[in-house]
Amino acid sequence: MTTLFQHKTKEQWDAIIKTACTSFVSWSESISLVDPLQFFYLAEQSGFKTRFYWSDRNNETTYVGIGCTYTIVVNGNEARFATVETEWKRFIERTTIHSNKTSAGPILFGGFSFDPLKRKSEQWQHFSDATFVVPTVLLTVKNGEATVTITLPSQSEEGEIVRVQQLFTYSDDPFFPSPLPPLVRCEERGKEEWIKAVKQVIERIRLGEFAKVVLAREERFAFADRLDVVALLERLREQQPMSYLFAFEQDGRCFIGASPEQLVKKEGTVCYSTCLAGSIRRGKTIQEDEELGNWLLQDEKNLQEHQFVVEMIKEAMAEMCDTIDISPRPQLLKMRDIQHLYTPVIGESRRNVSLVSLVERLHPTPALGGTPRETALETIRALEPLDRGWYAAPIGWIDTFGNGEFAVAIRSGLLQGNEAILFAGCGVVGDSDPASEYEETKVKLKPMLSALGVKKR
Ligand SMILES: C=C(O[C@H]1C=CC=C(C(=O)O)[C@@H]1O)C(=O)O
Ligand SMILES: [Mg+2]
Repeated sequence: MTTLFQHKTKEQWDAIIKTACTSFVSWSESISLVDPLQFFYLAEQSGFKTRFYWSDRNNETTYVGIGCTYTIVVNGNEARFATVETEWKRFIERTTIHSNKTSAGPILFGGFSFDPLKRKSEQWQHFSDATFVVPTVLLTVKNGEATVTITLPSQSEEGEIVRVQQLFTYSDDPFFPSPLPPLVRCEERGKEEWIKAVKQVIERIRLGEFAKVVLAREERFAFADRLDVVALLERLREQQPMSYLFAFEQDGRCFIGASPEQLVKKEGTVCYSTCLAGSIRRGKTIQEDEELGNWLLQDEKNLQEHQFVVEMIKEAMAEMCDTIDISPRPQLLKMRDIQHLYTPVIGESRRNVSLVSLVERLHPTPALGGTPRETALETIRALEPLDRGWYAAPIGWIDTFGNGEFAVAIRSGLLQGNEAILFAGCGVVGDSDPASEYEETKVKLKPMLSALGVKKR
C-alpha cells in the first residue's frame, strides 16, 4: 500500500477546516505523479458518485475531479451563463484558499446543454442546462507535475473527512478497468427522417431562408454488461491523443467524448478559439490521405461550410478583444479517423472580458448551429429528431483567476448502464448532398465506436 498524500495528519486537516472563518476551505499540495485515470478509478472504489475527467488536446493539463463540494445548476435559457459566473465568484468569496502556487487551487468544471429551448428528452433529464461542480478532491497534472486540491465546507462532518482521506491510501498495483462488454444490439433512429430533414434544409437554403444549418443524429448501442467509464477513457486516451478528453459522471450516468474542437481558452489577457468545419475521412495510404486532404482544401462546398464559422468567430472575437490574429486560409487538422478544415484564432483582450462571456458569445458557432444563428436554431429545434442534450455544447473549466478552457462536446455519447447513445452532426449548406452528409456522420461516430470496441455494424 502506498500513501499518495503524506503531508498532513488528521489533526492538521482538522485545524485547516475548523479554523476557517469562511464557508469553504481549500488547500493544494504537490504529490508524486500518479496516472490520472488511476485516480479517476479510485473515486468509484471509494464510493464517490460524482467524478469528471478533462485533458486538453495538447495534453498539457489533465484534471480529475472527485465528489462535489459545491454545485451550480441552472435550468432554462434565462441568464444561465451569467448565473454560472456570479455563483462561481460568490463561491470564491466564501472560500479560504491556501495555495502557494499560482497554478493550483480549486476549479469549477461543468457543461451546458446545446439548446435550453429544446424540450428535454427522458435520456437527458439528469443533465441540466448548466451543471458545474467544485470537486471535493481535484487532481491536477500539469507539465508532468501533480497537485491535489481539497475543497470542503468548513463545517464538514467527520465521516466526509475520513472518506476523502481514504482516497489517498491506495494500492499501487496496476489498475484493471473491466473489459469492454460485447455489443448485443444497435439501433439507428430515424435514418429516413434525418435524410428528409437534410433535403428540406438544402431546399430552404436554396430559397434563401438561411445559409447553413448543422443537423445531428443519434445511434443507440446496447452491450452485454455495464460500460466501464475508466476502460473507455483509457481507450480514448490511447486512440485520440490529439483530442480534448472529457467525462462528466453523476449517479452512474456519464457524458463522455474525445473532441478535436476548442471553443475558447483564456490565459490572462490572451484568448484562443478555433474554427473547425469541413470534413473528409482519412486515407488508407499516405498518398490517398494526402489526396483527400488536398481535395478538402479546395472543395467549394467544404470551404463555404468553413467560411461561415470563420466569419462568425472572427466577428465575436473582434468584439471581445482589442486585437485578433487569424490566418487567411484554413489548414488541415488530421485526427485518427477524420480530417478537417481548421483556422485558429488568437485575440488579446485588456478589457477584462470573462471566459464565461466569451463562451456565451461564441456558442453555438456555425460549426454546430448555423447561419444566421437564431434561424438555424429554430430550424434545428423543429426538424432534428432528437434532443442533443450536452452534445455539441460547451464543456470545460474555470479557475479562481478567471482562466480556463472550453471544448465543444462533439464526438461524444451518453452512457448509462449497458447503453451508449452516440451523436454526430454535419454542416448542411446549399451544395450539400444528403447521402454524403449521412456518410460524414458515420465517420464522426468512429472515435466513440472504436473506443467502445464496435467495429462493423
Ligand atoms: C457536428 C459535428 O462536427 C462539426 C465540427 C467539425 C466539422 C463539421 C462538419 O464538417 O460538418 C461539423 O460542423 C460533429 O462531429 O458531430
Ligand atoms: Mg461537414
